[in-house]
Amino acid sequence: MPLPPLALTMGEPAGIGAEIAAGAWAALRATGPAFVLLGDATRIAAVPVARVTAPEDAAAAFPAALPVLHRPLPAPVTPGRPDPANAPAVIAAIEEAVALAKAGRVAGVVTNPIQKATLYAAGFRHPGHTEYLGALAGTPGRPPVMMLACPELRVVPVTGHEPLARAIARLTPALIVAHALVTAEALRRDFGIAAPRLAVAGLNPHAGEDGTLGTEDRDIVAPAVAELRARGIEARGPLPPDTMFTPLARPTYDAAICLYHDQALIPIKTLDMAGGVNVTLGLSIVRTSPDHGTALDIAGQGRADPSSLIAALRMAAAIARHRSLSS
Ligand SMILES: NC(=O)C1=CN([C@@H]2O[C@H](COP(=O)(O)OP(=O)(O)OC[C@H]3O[C@@H](n4cnc5c(N)ncnc54)[C@H](O)[C@@H]3O)[C@@H](O)[C@H]2O)C=CC1
Ligand SMILES: NCC(=O)COP(=O)(O)O
Repeated sequence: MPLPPLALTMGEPAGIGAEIAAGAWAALRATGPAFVLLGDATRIAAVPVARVTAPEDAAAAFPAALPVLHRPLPAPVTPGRPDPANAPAVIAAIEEAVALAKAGRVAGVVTNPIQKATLYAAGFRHPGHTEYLGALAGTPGRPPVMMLACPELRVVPVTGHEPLARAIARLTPALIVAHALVTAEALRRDFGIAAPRLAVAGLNPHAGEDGTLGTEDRDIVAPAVAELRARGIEARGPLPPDTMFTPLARPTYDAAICLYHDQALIPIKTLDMAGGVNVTLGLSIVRTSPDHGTALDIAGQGRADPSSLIAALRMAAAIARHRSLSS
């Protein structure tokens, strides 16, 4: 059975979402995967648009035009200048895409980047997509887990969009174990890795140097690794964070469990910003996104690179195919 199309959300209208959607369509129109954009059709320039009324019409339209479920914006858009008046439409597109995925009418959700501060200003109460999607389509008892993946590396931050001091204060063995278990299960289910190998990062320089450079590695990370091993997961750590991402170290694990946002995202974005994909693990639906943000500084200039969005669309289709074959 062919998969239904993917749903691509509009993201921040003042960012590069519409440009990279057009670029992704141009790159994928002949090969797929097909996708339908939930957004304002008038924002798409330079490529033909097919306004469709249902995702079921997207596959037939896709080779000739970018299919759009037209969702007009309430306020005019100035590239590079987000307007909180458009925030409800941005959020509604995410909700609609999730509803379509839950109903099996799209194979998965791919999100264009949102301007988080603009949504917060409009009353959005979630740190980002990851937590919001956890609320909309999560699995009871399991956290939604952010993973960034490129061909050479997968990283999972255990804490996310919060001040670093608070993130460190929140670290517990249970939090690390919960994220690692969701990761291991997703690597098996969605990526076909039968026995995932996890590398758990330390927090302090040299992973604490036997407790002389900080006690968190000994008191928080090591017990988490021990529990994972007791549960049959091939986990190692705490590993010194400065050497675990080297070319020699990367092939020794399938995912790096990292303790905070930048510990995870700096290595992967440095390695492969264009090929990196953000995927949410632990959801009932498939969700990916480009690894980058709204790029307000170049919005509307025709300079945005669609590569990461293309990789996100391909990865979402691959995961959906994997799930459909194993169900
Ligand atoms: N999944 C999501 O919704 C994400 C949203 N964001 C949000 O994006 C906003 C801006 O974040 P920043 O830290 O400035 O990161 P950013 O990724 O938007 O921009 C960083 C730099 O990379 C460049 N860049 C990013 N994507 C590019 C592309 N496709 N082609 C060419 N150049 C590109 C930008 O022009 C900028 O110079 C924030 O509100 C942040 O919360 C950030 C990451 C993911
Ligand atoms: N820095 C990664 C990022 O912002 C992704 O967040 P999310 O909106 O996908 O939760």
